[in-house]
Amino acid sequence: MFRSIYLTRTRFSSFTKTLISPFQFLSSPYSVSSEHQQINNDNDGSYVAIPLYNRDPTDPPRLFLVQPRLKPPTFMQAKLNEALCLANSLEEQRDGYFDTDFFEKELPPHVVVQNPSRKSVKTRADTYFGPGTVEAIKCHLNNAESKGEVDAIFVNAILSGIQQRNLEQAWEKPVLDRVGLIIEIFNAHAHSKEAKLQAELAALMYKKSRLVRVRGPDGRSTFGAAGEAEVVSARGRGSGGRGFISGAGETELQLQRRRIIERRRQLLSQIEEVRRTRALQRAARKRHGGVDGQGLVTVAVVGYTNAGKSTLVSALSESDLYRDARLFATLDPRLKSVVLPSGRKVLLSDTVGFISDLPIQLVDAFRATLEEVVEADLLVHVLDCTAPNLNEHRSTVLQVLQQVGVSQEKVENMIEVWNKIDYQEEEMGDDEYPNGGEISSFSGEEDEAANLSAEEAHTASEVVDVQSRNKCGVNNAKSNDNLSELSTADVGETIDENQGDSDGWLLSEDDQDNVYEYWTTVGDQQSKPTNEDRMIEKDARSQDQHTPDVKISALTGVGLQELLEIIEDRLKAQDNKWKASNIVERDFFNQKWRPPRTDEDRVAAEQ
Ligand SMILES: Nc1nc2c(ncn2[C@@H]2O[C@H](COP(=O)(O)OP(=O)(O)OP(=O)(O)O)[C@@H](O)[C@H]2O)c(=O)[nH]1
Ligand SMILES: [Mg+2]
Repeated sequence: MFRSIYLTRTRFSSFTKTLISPFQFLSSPYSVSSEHQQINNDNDGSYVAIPLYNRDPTDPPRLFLVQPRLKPPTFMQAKLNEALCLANSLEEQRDGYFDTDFFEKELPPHVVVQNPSRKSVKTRADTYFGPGTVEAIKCHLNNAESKGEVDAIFVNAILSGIQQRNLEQAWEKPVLDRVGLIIEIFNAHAHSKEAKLQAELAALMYKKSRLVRVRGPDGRSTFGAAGEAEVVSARGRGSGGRGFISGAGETELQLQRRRIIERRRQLLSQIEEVRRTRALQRAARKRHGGVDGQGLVTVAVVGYTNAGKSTLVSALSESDLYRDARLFATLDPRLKSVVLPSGRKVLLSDTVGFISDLPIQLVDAFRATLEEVVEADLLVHVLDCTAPNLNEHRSTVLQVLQQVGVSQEKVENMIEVWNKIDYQEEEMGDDEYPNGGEISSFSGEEDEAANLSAEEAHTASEVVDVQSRNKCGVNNAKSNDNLSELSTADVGETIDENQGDSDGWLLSEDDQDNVYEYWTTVGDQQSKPTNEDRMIEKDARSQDQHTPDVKISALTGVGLQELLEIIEDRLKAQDNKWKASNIVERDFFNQKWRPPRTDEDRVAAEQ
């Protein structure tokens, strides 16, 4: 059924070799506080640390996912699926491959909670979620932990440094937000030197924004949750500063900031080198690559992560690029030559996939790689047509293209390809999934609540309130206070969401048909839709109205010939346009300059 679509993919074999970045301390966005206790000073002044979670490639970290609620349900499911995929994608590559089959991995435990970034509720500056939600999550976390170790918590939202640190303190586990996890994945999947450099730069930029000072247990202002001493080096002492400053030394915060800035400078100069080499290679290709002195044209394949770019490039070029259902399987651009129907040879470039909610700094870190896209002669945009939030994927890709500086003309000329049309839901048995396609449930209460109607939700919320108290064994006064503060709405939201959204990977086909009805009935009963909700709904409705240039299956080969013909036509049209503009320019510029004739010259010529 439909619920199976988004995560069922063909899988590939796996191999091994450990990749350990010499700057793992800097490349891991996990909180600095715990890490900095593990830092060792290396000979060359760089820092090597034992990362927080187990970096054994055969034993990836176990994450607990916290998903803030979104509307409508299809969008929510798509985001939840993506988050589960992200959580399961964090795994070290060995020899450029992964050890385990993605679909053999168990789904991470997770909980859907009230979304504080929605207009009706306020995001808290200190903990992002309200105190009730924080406490409720802790209960679920304890429950999940009792069934197996949890290494860290992944909140599928963007948190500030302070929020992250406070949540770490509340939950007593490292917390990763969406950007942090994506960077972890970049680091784990980076294979080439170029990818490693860029992934590390992304981590540094993220980390710089996470350097926060917190109030220690004794009320002192300290750096890090464990209350480390603030002044850690004598640098700055007597270095020309005046009065108090001259003797203040360097605080941990300043020290970390300085290290990050120094390392960033080093990385930028190395990346600049990569950019220069790439630019030279591109120029050489343009000059000599083609036949009859014609430059070799590059066609860049772009798209949301997991859309099937590598599978498509492999199929068209009859090569074997690495493809995988893990998100960000490709971080290095790869060029493969393809022969078009007319016999003309072009280069196809496979590159890193995009994802929503990625800050511009992270896109910036991958600028060297993305230059292949900016400099390409033509773009092919691959979309996974089974993604329920296809429109969001499209707009994310367009936004990133704009951010990296692709011209409007190129975007307008881009070929839109809908991939994975082979997908036949009937062919996909639930037994291909862990838990038979059901989202793993770690709490009986949710299951009970899931069977309740919307009207019963209020009562159910109280049931869970009591049960979560019992289960968590919360008996100190402070926690009890928190739980009473925990508004019924907070817990109720958790239940409602489980009721509506958590019973499968995606809604069934019938649910899909009824989604708009659901939206205007159940949704209205729960809360009035905001403008944002209406826009998402409109977006979902207009999804079917958008027509691609071609529908294909990179896996079975359907539509590939048609795609090659479209590429050929677009390139021809571009060539003609270029020639036309060139002729006009040449006529204008090639006219030889002659001195204007004087009257005497004319008379002499006539005689
Ligand atoms: N059913 C089906 N699956 C496909 C098709 N194309 C790709 N896939 C699967 O989709 C998953 C992702 O494919 P990739 O080619 O790695 O996707 P990508 O866009 O390169 O992903 P990243 O490199 O991670 O951004 C793989 O498991 C593929 O087997 C298709 O046409 N049909
Ligand atoms: Mg790829």
